[in-house]
Amino acid sequence: MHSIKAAFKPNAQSGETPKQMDYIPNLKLNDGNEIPMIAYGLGTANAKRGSKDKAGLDQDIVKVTVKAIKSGYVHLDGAEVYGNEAELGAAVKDAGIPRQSLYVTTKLMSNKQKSTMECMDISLQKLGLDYVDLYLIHAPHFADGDKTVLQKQWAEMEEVKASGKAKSIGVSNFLQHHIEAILETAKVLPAMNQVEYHPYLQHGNLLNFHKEKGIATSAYGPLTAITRAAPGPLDPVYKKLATKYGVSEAEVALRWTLDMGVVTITTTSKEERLESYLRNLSAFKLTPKEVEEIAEVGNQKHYRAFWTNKFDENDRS
Ligand SMILES: NC(=O)C1=CN([C@@H]2O[C@H](COP(=O)(O)OP(=O)(O)OC[C@H]3O[C@@H](n4cnc5c(N)ncnc54)[C@H](O)[C@@H]3O)[C@@H](O)[C@H]2O)C=CC1
Ligand SMILES: O=CCc1c[nH]c2ccccc12
Repeated sequence: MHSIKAAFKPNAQSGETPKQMDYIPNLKLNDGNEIPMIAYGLGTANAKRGSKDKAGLDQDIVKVTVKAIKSGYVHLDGAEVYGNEAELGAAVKDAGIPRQSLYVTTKLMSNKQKSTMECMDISLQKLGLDYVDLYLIHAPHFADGDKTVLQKQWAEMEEVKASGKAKSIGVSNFLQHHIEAILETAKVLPAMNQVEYHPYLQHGNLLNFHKEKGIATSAYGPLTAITRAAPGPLDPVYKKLATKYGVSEAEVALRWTLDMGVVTITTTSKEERLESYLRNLSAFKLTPKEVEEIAEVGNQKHYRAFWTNKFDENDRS
């Protein structure tokens, strides 16, 4: 299996190139495929903004994504609903990195008018690719609590995997009961559940459940405690650890999700942050005690940034 690792540019100040991703190894999924632990997201800061060129592309998104790829982000997290799969595909081409060295995720917004295979084909056409590495059901809410609808949707995902158009398949925003519903009839285990995950939203037993079933977790919104939910009880802890390791508080937050064994999806349009994240995240690791401290202090506050109208406000799972 081709191993995908982030490639580093030399540090602009020191000229040193980190030797390897010692602290950010790839994660092996339950289907045998490997996934890079850090992803660059095209879904929040980069969702379609509007100004398009003659070819219908938002060149700002293409450029920032090319920058991310050239900085070493090989895992790109997109979705049909972000409206920028064409920009993601253009960036993959413009970056000039071999396709097999990149890891591309996209997500299905379930659609009663089209089959999942048709949705996959449309996404692939927009991306200009003949396969994605990971295809996720974006959210379970379309099923309106009907488990047979979820099961049928999962069976269609299995067909996409069997076709080779998606190397791995998984889900996003699923709670334990949604996963249990599809496992009743699944032939293929979901490889991944992508959820909002940060110290203020640790989802009770969900990650242990994933572990028991062999399902990997990925985190979106990993900076939420610093960006959207500040001020909060973690502020002094992040500050202390940022000083100890000589990194930013955001890097402590990203290191925490990585140290929890969770694939971490972040985004920024600032080139210096993009590079600093990869450089610094590969150069330090939190101690188990520090990981625990962040988890414990984080549990003092509950905050959900995304899909707030779809989840019960008091539900921490
Ligand atoms: N499956 C799903 O339902 C969802 C998936 N996602 C995916 O996850 C990706 C990342 O999600 P986010 O919540 O945006 O990630 P995040 O928690 O890493 O936040 C990124 C935001 O924080 C800002 N930021 C970055 N570094 C910062 C710093 N050092 N200080 C202050 N602000 C900083 C950025 O400008 C950006 O707007 C999305 O682009 C998308 O691909 C996001 C939301 C939902
Ligand atoms: O996936 C993240 C949240 C989300 C759901 N729909 C959209 C549309 C555009 C950007 C982000 C999102």
